[in-house]
Amino acid sequence: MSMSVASTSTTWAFYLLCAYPEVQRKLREEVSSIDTESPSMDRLNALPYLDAVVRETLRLMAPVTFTLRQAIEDDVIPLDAPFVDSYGRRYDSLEVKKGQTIIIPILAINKDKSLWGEDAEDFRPERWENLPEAVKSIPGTWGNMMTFLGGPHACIGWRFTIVETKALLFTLLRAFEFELTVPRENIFVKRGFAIIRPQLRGKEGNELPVMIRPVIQT
Ligand code: HEM
Repeated sequence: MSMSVASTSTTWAFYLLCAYPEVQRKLREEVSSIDTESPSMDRLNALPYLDAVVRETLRLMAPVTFTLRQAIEDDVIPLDAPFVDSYGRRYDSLEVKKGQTIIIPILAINKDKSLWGEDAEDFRPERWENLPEAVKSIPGTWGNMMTFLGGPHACIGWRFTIVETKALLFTLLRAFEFELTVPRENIFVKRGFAIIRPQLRGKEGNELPVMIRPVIQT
């Protein structure tokens, strides 16, 4: 599953780069400014816009959208702020009973407006230059987000996936331009059990039709 999750996140990166051509242009400019076709991992990781695009993609299109845990004992979870349930009852902490299933809503946390601001649903790599204070308390293992979860059972493949995605974007954007061949509205986010993939309206299966042109050096 992990490799298919990694390929899904790269697919979403291309979807977003097609949907936001100005981001694609800016990223191509950055990756084309490097004087080698095979940069080291450190050099890749030092490219600020590439880093911001990968972070923003993995925030907005976290391929694993939620996960589950089961409480092994009764507990009380402290809350940052009280909440009111649908019956109007107010809670200052959350009581958990042994055996209860807890849903961890990864994507919802990644897009929560109370944490990320009113533009939380927008693809805006520039947000990573100046993060809101509130997101710094998100207990994710990487990048102030829950995409790779947190704690002792967080994803062990996150460093690999990030540098792999960066290497793919680096190589492909230097050589090619990408454009969607269908209107963006025709592509929707299809939710499997926990993984989101692109699908075309009126069609079965997963698809992201893209026109690829070689970059013409002037
Ligand atoms: C974008 C790509 C990836 C995403 C978004 C992702 C996300 C996640 C998430 C959310 C979990 C926690 C699942 C849970 O416990 O309910 C997880 C666990 C795990 N991931 Fe990934 N993953 C990715 C790629 C990879 C890769 C490439 C590898 C291996 C090379 C990998 C190996 C693992 C392993 C072994 C676990 C289980 C860790 C444990 O239970 O202790 N992942 N991943």
